[in-house]
Amino acid sequence: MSIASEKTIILASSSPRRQELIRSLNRPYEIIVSSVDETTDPGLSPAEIVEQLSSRKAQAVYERCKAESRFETGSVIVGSDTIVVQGGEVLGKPKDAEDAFRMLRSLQGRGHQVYSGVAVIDLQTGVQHVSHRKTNVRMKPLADEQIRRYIATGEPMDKAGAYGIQGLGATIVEEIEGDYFSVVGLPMSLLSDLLARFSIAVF
Ligand SMILES: Cc1cn([C@H]2C[C@H](O)[C@@H](COP(=O)(O)OP(=O)(O)OP(=O)(O)O)O2)c(=O)[nH]c1=O
Repeated sequence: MSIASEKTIILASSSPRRQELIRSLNRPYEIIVSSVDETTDPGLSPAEIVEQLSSRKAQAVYERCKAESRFETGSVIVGSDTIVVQGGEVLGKPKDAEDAFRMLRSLQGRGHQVYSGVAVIDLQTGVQHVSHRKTNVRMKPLADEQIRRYIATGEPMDKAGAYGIQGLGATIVEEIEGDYFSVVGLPMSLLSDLLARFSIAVF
């Protein structure tokens, strides 16, 4: 149930990492998940992909709230999307263990970019602000056997690029330039900037 008058943040995400990060803001929030088609037009840049998908996720929940006649003043919906980009190839979540192996093999021993988008929609007016962050990450060189052992932990399977920097993946990341939380899946400093545009101060 909503705690409407307190400017609820409605997180449009099933991601446990995003849910945990929203919780860390210590303000009223709720989770509403809507499934959306995550295919995008070929030819879009990585920044356009994550902004479009973040917006699509937030928009789907916005439509659902409207259908339920929810228009609480000041409440906002937050959608986010994360992809990994390696040499022009976009890596989403691996389809299976072999896909995870292929991804980690291409990521090991070199640098890649992580793009995370954030879209914030005002529940009452439908006004939306969307943006993204790009973070550079360098992964250690890994032997095939190490990659297989990492995949066997199960950690890579629900994560873009088949690793989680916040988990055991921390041990295979050598260097990061940019927002750590953007790699985890929700760029918190960007989110606070977008919330500020809706007059929501996080502290
Ligand atoms: C690179 C990286 C990604 N990820 C995760 C964040 C996202 O949950 C996931 C990327 O997939 P997304 O499609 O962005 O998100 P999702 O399907 O998990 O959740 P939802 O669409 O409902 O919001 O990868 C990590 O947890 N750690 C990492 O280091």
